[in-house]
Amino acid sequence: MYRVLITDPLSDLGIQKLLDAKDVEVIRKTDLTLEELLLEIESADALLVRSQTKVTAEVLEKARRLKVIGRAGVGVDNIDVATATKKGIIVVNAPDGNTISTAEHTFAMMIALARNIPQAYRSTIQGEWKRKEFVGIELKGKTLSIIGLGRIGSELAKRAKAFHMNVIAFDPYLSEDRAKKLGVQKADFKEAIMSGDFITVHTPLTKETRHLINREVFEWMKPGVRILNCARGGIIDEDALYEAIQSGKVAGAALDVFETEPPGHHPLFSLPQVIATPHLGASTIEAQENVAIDVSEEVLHILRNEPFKNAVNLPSIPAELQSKLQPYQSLAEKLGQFAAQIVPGALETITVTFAGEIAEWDIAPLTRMILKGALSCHLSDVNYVNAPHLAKQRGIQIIEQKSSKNYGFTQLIRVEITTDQEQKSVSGTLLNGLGPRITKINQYSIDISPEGHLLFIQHKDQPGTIGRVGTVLGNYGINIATMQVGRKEIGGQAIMLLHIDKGLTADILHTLKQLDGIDSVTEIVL
Ligand SMILES: NC(=O)C1=CN([C@@H]2O[C@H](COP(=O)(O)OP(=O)(O)OC[C@H]3O[C@@H](n4cnc5c(N)ncnc54)[C@H](O)[C@@H]3O)[C@@H](O)[C@H]2O)C=CC1
Ligand SMILES: O=C(O)CCC(=O)C(=O)O
Repeated sequence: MYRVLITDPLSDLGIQKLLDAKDVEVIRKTDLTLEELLLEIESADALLVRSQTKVTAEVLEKARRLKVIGRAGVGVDNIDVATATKKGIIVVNAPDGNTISTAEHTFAMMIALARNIPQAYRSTIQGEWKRKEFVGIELKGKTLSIIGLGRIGSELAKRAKAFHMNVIAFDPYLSEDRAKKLGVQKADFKEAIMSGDFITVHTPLTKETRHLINREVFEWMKPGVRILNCARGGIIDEDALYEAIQSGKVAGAALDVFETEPPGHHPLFSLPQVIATPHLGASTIEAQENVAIDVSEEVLHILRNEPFKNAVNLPSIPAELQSKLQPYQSLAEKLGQFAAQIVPGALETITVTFAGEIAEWDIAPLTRMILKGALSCHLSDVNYVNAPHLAKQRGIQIIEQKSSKNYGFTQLIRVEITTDQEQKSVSGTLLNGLGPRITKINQYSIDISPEGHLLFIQHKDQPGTIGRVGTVLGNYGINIATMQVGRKEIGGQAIMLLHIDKGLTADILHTLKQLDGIDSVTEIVL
């Protein structure tokens, strides 16, 4: 039974799939103190949050079983993703479900800002009738500068176009083609800042975007500019904004997000030009249902080891590529496991080579599987998420290469491991109807399925060796299921690879190693 802990308010309808799942126990506890959260997280397999719960390194340290953190929304800045990655915990978000709501909220804020609606409302219900004081401006013909033309920025652009605004955008990843399709003028950052009657930010909060809108940038702006932030507090330097409003440079600001949330009695609130909402961008019935459904489904997939798509700490793989790579994943992991077990010593370099049709694809996910397989023979708690991090931490070099050489198979994966003691390689392929096969160990051709208990023996090619090995195993009651031998030349070095029905004791291994002509004996478990 998977224990799914939900610590922020999520839509009931949205989490229905989790509630209905027979293999899931849902624990809903909101407004937890840190101590309570530290206690609850210990036994959770999954954690579902919005933005209130702070999933810090301290919280993650306590998590013993946690496989996945689901963020019902976009921004994951309340989650220590780096620590989660190190611990092999997948972080998933729901990037699409609240796009429209947030774009609509930003648009509502822009109109409210243009027409002084919150200020006029407050005055009117106090019995005043100040029609002259609240004269606004039209959106038509004004320039809207969008900083960050992703999902929300793009939806906002469409709405602004419908209101006959000129839309100009800065986004380092915006292509000319996409800008054209959206009817948006692509600009550099300074140009976008200098042109806007309204400037709105829709980037994530990162090292690069922290205080992106700062004192110097306010200097570049048109006098009377109006500023919006419905993305993340911190993208705009709040002190600089305060000064720019006071100096008259900025005519108004609409803020949904703040550097510290809740912001309490923020100095900006003393300025009549500032309107604010309490991080409401995604707060609609529709968005909350959407994100809760999306994240619940993702969490269920991950808990059940099924394919998922929105991991923040894993490269995203297009569905088409995923289905092509899927049959190779097990082969890749087994080759990594196999190679790591036949080479003694500390891992230094893992070189993976892909040949044939497979070499035309993005094979990074397979390299990750090979790494996971290889490292899991040496380290505990290795998974697909943390394998590259663990390799880097230990100074293991990963070389990934594609080869056009013909190895005699439609496709081939070769894993070569170098340790501080020696180097060995293992190659494998997928054979129609037979699944994963190991086709070569070092220079020896072989054909065996990588599964179960295997015995890898390096020996001299001389009469009687196979018989002696069989006799020892027989004496100890070990059944041999299949056997493969390989040699380069008569009387030279040779290898033996046996499928055996159960594992060997140290005693049996010792006896085998003492046999005449045997160089090494390694038990491999796949
Ligand atoms: N107020 C609220 O309730 C909500 C806020 N958000 C926030 O809105 C923001 C945008 O969300 P989405 O559009 O879904 O994200 P997205 O990932 O689709 O778009 C972000 C865009 O910012 C661009 N970008 C990154 N660094 C940049 C830089 N230095 N300068 C200019 N552009 C840059 C990226 O290329 C990308 O196109 C995020 O911060 C998210 O957390 C999202 C949903 C609700
Ligand atoms: O959960 C929320 O309402 C906040 C949404 C948000 O800020 C996001 O998705 O990034």
